[in-house]
Amino acid sequence: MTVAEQEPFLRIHGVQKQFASRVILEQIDVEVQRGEFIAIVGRSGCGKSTLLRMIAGLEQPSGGQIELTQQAADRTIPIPASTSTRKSTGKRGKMSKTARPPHTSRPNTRFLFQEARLLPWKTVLDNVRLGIPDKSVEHASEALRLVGLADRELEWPSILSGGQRQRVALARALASHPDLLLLDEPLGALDALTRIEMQKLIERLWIEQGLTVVLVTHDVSEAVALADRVLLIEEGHVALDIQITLDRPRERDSGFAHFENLILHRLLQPTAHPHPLEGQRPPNFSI
Ligand SMILES: Nc1ncnc2c1ncn2[C@@H]1O[C@H](COP(=O)(O)OP(=O)(O)OP(=O)(O)O)[C@@H](O)[C@H]1O
Repeated sequence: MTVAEQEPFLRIHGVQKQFASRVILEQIDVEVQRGEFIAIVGRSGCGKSTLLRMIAGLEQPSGGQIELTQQAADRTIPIPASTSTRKSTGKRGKMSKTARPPHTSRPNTRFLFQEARLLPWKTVLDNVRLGIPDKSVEHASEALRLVGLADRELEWPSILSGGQRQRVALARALASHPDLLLLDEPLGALDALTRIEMQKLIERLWIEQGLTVVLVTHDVSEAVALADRVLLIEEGHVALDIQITLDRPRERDSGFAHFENLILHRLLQPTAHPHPLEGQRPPNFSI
């Protein structure tokens, strides 16, 4: 079955959201394929987190529908065409199949926030075990190994750095083998270098674990570094939906700058004057 024939994994159709009489999102229509990495950008207060919370089911839309494919992911499915330019490590779907929970009626969805939200009275390992239905020590250890913290299992969250705490939160999310990972500015509080390291980690895990990811970020450069598609929300609508057709891992070259400028131009001048390069191919364009 080709990607074009596949049912979207996530369908957001005519979604509207208002708080009291204030309309935040007027009409959002987006389809996401299984395995895609989507980034959502937009001005502060445009409704990015609200949309993510609605996808997670933490908030109800005032109108429209959000549908997730009923059957949980089969990890053996091929990578969608939109991600085929990524340089895969060949280790996709690495966590053991026997470790996966049985198929459930709703895809397993995990949410990561800007703060790691760890329990300070539990060890790193026990925090990760909280994310697993059967609290398996083995699976928690495996998840910690994936994020590079195998040697910190018995430590307390308070002695970890901010980046390490986010790694633990990521391990806790991954330990239950999610189909869909929702990231709400998870790197927003980190310094620039740690942020880039975490971006690389998230990209690697996305490839290896066959995840579908929706990331909300203020950082256009982060969106271009990570996403297959960047959605820009403006005045309650998706004003831009751009396919980032750059090879992975992404170099911060002229092609990268092309996409960054395209998105920044629109963010800074929201009244829809198209960027002079909009629709043109970036210098190192590839399919
Ligand atoms: N529970 C709520 N009750 C009332 N208003 C809310 C509620 N949640 C969000 N809002 C409002 O909805 C708007 C969008 O909020 P949201 O957090 O989704 O924006 P955002 O784009 O994620 O912003 P930022 O980038 O600053 O995090 C804001 O004006 C916010 O005050």
